[in-house]
Amino acid sequence: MSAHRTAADAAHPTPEGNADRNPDRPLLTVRDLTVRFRMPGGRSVAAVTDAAFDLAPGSCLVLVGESGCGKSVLASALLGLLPGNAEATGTALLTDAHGTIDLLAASETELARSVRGRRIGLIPQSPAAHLTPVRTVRAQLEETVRELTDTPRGPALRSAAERIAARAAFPTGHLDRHPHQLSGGLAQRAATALALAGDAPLLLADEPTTGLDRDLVDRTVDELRRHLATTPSPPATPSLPSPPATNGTGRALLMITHDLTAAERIADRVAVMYAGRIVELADAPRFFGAPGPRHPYARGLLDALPERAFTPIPGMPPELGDLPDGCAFAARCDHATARCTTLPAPRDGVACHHPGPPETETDRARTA
Ligand SMILES: Nc1ncnc2c1ncn2[C@@H]1O[C@H](COP(=O)(O)OP(=O)(O)OP(=O)(O)O)[C@@H](O)[C@H]1O
Ligand code: NI
Repeated sequence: MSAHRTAADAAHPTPEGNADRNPDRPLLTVRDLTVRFRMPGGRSVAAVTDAAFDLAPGSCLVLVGESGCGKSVLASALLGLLPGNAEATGTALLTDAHGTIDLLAASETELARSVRGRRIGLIPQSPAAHLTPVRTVRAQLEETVRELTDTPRGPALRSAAERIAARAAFPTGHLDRHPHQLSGGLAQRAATALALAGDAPLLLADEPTTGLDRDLVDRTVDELRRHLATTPSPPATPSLPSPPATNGTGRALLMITHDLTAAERIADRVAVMYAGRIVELADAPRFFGAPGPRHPYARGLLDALPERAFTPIPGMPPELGDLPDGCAFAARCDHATARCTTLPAPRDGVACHHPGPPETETDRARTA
């Protein structure tokens, strides 16, 4: 057990059951994250159930899964941005230069004042909705940089805003446009620039490449990757105290995407969500390469890709308001057996009664 671990960690072992895999203390530790929406008539929608993962400094975890499986709700829960009819339980510990905070227990005041934008940057799923319609991109970017980094108004602020725009591949020539004058792709890049402005150690990116062509997808994910490789800069004003050194290389990225090609390009680890649960958590090289995914749903996602088998998964995901008691994928799974009427517990990062073959010696030893 590493010296960095806390009582909270000990009470919540990692989903892989191997607490010491990360040499650095995770920047984000999520355990038992569950979100329920209360609906009229006493019904409840099980949007996220028992999500658990770690995010190490300097690393990128990509969350994939079909539309409606709970990816955005998971991200919103971390930011305290769930609607009023939602209830989130579990823990989500963010540990950065400012200390440790449980995002699920923090007050709205604290989240608004010191977390959103400063400790967690968000690239939202609908960027147009997050841009102020009456102000130019330059004005919004300069204001955000000024607020979050204390850079005073003037040439320094102007060039800081332009540098960030360039990092998000937003053309300087378009900075004086208003949001309605932007294409979807440009609005996406403006939102990315705004999210980079606060230099937050944790970046949440919800579909950051929607509406971009392949070249720009590559540029955007490469920039996000570069963002991870650098340490957060010290405060811009020399009179302000510097935060204590962060662990590891500082930043981390949780990215949500439908684009598995982008995921493969950027991810260190992959979390596959199905019907509100993370059904597989794997290292990206072995997930996208050999031996490949172990959960039948995750295999189906990859097989559906045009450049792979191009075979869609038959059927539809279940209603989150009416989930079966057992494995939620069983109805679509051609390997399902009688055991699948019970809920599979996650084991070695896979929640399935009959996961694909383990390949490494370690795996074989573990499952023997
Ligand atoms: N305010 C709400 N009230 C009730 N249910 C909601 C609410 N917001 C989201 N949901 C439900 O939560 C589930 C998860 O939604 P979420 O937006 O997280 O999906 P997603 O995986 O991000 O999908 P997509 O890929 O389409 O963005 C959906 O079934 C959705 O209907
Ligand atoms: Ni979403």
